Amino acid sequence: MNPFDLASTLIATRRNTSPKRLHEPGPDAAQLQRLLSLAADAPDHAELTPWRFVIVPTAQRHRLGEAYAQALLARDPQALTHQIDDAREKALRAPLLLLAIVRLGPIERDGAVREIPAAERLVSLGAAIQNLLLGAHAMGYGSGLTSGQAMDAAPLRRLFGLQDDEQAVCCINLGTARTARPRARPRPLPESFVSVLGEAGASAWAPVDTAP
Ligand SMILES: Cc1cc2nc3c(=O)[nH]c(=O)nc-3n(C[C@H](O)[C@H](O)[C@H](O)COP(=O)(O)O)c2cc1C
Repeated sequence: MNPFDLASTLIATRRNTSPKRLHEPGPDAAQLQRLLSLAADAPDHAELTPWRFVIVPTAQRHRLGEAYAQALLARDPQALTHQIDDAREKALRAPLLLLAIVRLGPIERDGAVREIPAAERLVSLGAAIQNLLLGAHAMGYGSGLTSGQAMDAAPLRRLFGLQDDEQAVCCINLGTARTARPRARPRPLPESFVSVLGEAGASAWAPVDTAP
């Protein structure tokens, strides 16, 4: 297969898999290192590495579960026991789990503080995550991203020692998807998200500037 067809197949066949459907085995230590190297291949304006990943080993998952439970109780003190149990259980599902964190504050490089905008840093993290997901998919693993209000909650921030300028973005869950793959979701057509400057025919939500 030529490189474009190979890349297209890999990209088009990746699917988000719920952590409930991710079973053992997950990537081993050597495979994880290779996946993290792919994350490092992401574009990164000014080469700041404005993101990091924290692996949450099985023996530490109960601490993440507790942070989820505490975050739920902080925003809903009336939460029912089964809801709290569900929140805890979310941390226990996938064989491999990493938290993705972006750094939004000033970063010093070569004696100068680099003020790369937050949006660009998030683009870099998104690219790093996608590289990792595609690598895991190529290795035959399923993957799913999870986030939610707990990402920004004090118990989770404390657990991961987040600095004031850091934000937890999502968890990356990896494992073996044993049950049927989810159906392909319809993808947006390029004309729904692309327009040409100076031409009429705006995309669905961005009016085109047709001024000469
Ligand atoms: C930053 C981020 C956070 C996400 N968090 C969740 C989540 O909490 N729960 C969930 O079901 N899916 C989550 N997703 C996955 C999306 O639901 C999924 O990518 C989307 O449904 C499209 O499916 P696909 O990835 O198979 O194309 C997240 C995706 C991103 C990019």
